[in-house]
Amino acid sequence: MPILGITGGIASGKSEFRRLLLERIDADYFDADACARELLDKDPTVRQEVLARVHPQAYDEEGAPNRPLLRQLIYQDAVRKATLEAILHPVIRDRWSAQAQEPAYGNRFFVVDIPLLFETNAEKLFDIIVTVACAKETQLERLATRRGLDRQISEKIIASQMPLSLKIEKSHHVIWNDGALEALITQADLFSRYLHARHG
Ligand SMILES: CC(C)(COP(=O)(O)OP(=O)(O)OC[C@H]1O[C@@H](n2cnc3c(N)ncnc32)[C@H](O)[C@@H]1O)[C@@H](O)C(=O)NCCC(=O)NCCS
Ligand SMILES: Nc1ncnc2c1ncn2[C@@H]1O[C@H](COP(=O)(O)OP(=O)(O)OP(=O)(O)O)[C@@H](O)[C@H]1O
Repeated sequence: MPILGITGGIASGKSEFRRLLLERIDADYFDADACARELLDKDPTVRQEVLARVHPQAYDEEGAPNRPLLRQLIYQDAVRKATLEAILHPVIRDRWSAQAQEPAYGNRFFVVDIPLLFETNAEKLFDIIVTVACAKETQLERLATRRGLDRQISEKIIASQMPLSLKIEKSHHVIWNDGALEALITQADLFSRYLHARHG
């Protein structure tokens, strides 16, 4: 069954759409953000590499990653950003590619929620690519109210990602998530019906 990638800018609603879609289709899924988080939290090799190559204070005394510091560092320094990505992205890709090949997924959809799908040149690995999109002001507003991020860092994160117009151009489908949750639910309904009709 097809491998379906869900991508989009920060706070566009990828996870919300994935959750709604998974209630409507028979699929398993992989969450690239969750995988990155798990690797940073628990993987000893990643920890060692991040401390040596990204920043010596990247972890606190209890061994927990200092995410606000890492966020500040990578979005103001492209070299550090590339270094952190070089440590994490190959492991993340290996993990979801291996999971997608497991026989249990033979006749189901495999959904990958991956914010940097295009930035990591992963499009050839997907059968269907969906971009979840919204206005930049909506991203900024969600980041401020739900994540407590100030406008300056939010702007930097958005600027570091591929422009939305390009993501839309490269996608098979676009979900516009700028309105009420009901509008997203309606789109999840429609899209799941399309998937059933097209792929059984
Ligand atoms: C720098 C970190 C610690 C900041 O953590 P924070 O809790 O603020 O963000 P979180 O991980 O929840 O990501 C939220 C969103 O930020 C955006 N984002 C994350 N990493 C990146 C990146 N390298 N480049 C551009 N945008 C990114 C994505 O839209 C993502 O959905 C974290 O984002 C991280 O480890 N990033 C590197 C790993 C990565 O590239 N992850 C993306 C998925 S593969
Ligand atoms: N249509 C909507 N109406 C109201 N709130 C929404 C809507 N869509 C998403 N949200 C909320 O906005 C926030 C961001 O959504 P979500 O976590 O799904 O985005 P994301 O693209 O996965 O984010 P990230 O890039 O940070 O991983 C969440 O708190 C979510 O509940």
